[in-house]
Amino acid sequence: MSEITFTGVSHSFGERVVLRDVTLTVTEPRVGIVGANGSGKSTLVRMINGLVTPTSGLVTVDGLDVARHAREVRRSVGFVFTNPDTQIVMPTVQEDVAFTLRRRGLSRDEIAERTAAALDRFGLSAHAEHPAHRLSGGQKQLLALAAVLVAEPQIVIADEPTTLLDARNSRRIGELLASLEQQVIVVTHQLDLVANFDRVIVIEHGEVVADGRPDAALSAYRALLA
Ligand SMILES: Nc1ncnc2c1ncn2[C@@H]1O[C@H](COP(=O)(O)OP(=O)(O)OP(=O)(O)O)[C@@H](O)[C@H]1O
Repeated sequence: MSEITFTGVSHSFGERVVLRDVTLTVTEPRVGIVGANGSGKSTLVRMINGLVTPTSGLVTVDGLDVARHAREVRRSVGFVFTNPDTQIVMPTVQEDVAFTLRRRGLSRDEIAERTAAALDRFGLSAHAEHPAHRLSGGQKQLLALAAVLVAEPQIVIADEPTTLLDARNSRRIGELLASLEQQVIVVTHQLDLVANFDRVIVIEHGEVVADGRPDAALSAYRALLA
């Protein structure tokens, strides 16, 4: 697994302080991040692949300073956005999944093979030729995951990956995330999704307020919400 570190990380958007002096070392295979709306979860995980650069402090992935080596870090960190429309870049479902691989210079045959396997894995094979933007919200979320996972990143970050999914697909994504070989970091409001993870971090007003095994951390979070 990779080692992700946050050292004295703070972040402000204008006057608004969103993260305050966060220090964490993450090495576990499955890490959940929970917290109230606006607590700073997305901002925190976006720092892992350089989508947000901290106002102060340092974020590293396997020793690389993300702020200085964002391109290199992004090759090993796959990021699945909450809103799949943000990351659909190609006209058809198949082309969208193949896009990441084409940028990596793989052969046509290999791209076709890996794309077909990814579509199959996510139940999207029947939609391969369909316009990606016409998929349902849930199908788009599955497509976003397929397009990230097809590149086999070392770390998968998913920011609320089940928001648009029905109960069946939500369970399916939960099982899939749990079964991946990769290190997985999930931001979610669906607490059962991270209940069997190795570690859960609770963020409140930009600070880590609980951090540990899911049962203890989720109890602390439920107490905060009550
Ligand atoms: N690009 C931005 N510009 C200005 N403010 C922002 C920006 N991104 C986030 N914020 C603000 O920072 C705060 C934290 O946002 P963030 O998205 O990190 O929270 P979150 O815990 O992921 O919330 P949610 O559970 O609602 O998705 C919020 O008040 C949000 O409005």
